[in-house]
Amino acid sequence: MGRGSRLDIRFDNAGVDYGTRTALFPLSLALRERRIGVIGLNGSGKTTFARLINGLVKPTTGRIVVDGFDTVGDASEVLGKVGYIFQSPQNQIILPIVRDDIAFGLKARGYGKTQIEAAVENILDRFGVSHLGARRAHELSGGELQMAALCSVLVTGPDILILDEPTNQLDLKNRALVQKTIAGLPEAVIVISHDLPLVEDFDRVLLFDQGRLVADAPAAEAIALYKELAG
Ligand SMILES: Nc1ncnc2c1ncn2[C@@H]1O[C@H](COP(=O)(O)OP(=O)(O)OP(=O)(O)O)[C@@H](O)[C@H]1O
Repeated sequence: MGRGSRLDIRFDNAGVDYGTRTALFPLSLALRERRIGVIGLNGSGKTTFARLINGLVKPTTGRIVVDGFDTVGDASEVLGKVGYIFQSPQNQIILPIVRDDIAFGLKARGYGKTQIEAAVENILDRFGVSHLGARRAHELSGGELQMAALCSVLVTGPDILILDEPTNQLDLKNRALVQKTIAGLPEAVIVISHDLPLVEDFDRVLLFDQGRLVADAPAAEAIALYKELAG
């Protein structure tokens, strides 16, 4: 699987409570589009929704199935299929040097040295960031860090990539770079964002409000509803 494959994610009456607080009211839907946006006000449940997909958050009711694998019962299969880039990518870079960090996930999967070296150089080259390979991750700019995180996550060949606010705190130039990079990805992509232009040409956009999915529509329609809701 990996590059260019299609996603098949099903929410079956899946919801999340934290004690007495409902972060996500139960919802059922199937996601098959290649570009899906997730929008809504702060605290509306977007990250909770996205983390259900890679099993990082477990549903308190219902289930989520990714390509036939249950996110709870088949957690390791799901983790292999769903790549996730967190809101602050510096927190997911584990090793100090970019090239080593990219290699880390492959080492953990038991690949040999030569294979790993080739895969790391390939992915750096794929995103035009070979010059970042020898850099220290903590010295990178926000945009460079997003690119390094993309390499570390995509090198393992997930079918689906989830990006949580990938343009947060980026300047216009890096924002454009990240947008262009996302547009060029053969992988299926789910993007959570407050940056509405980033998702405006997506196939489908989900709008959350106070833990409820309130719109599931083509981008223009969902964005218009969001503006109404926020205004
Ligand atoms: N681990 C947790 N424990 C308790 N409450 C939580 C936890 N994680 C999230 N919540 C609550 O669930 C609700 C939804 O949070 P979530 O992070 O999904 O929202 P969001 O739409 O991604 O917000 P933002 O745009 O601010 O990132 C919020 O009220 C939040 O406080």
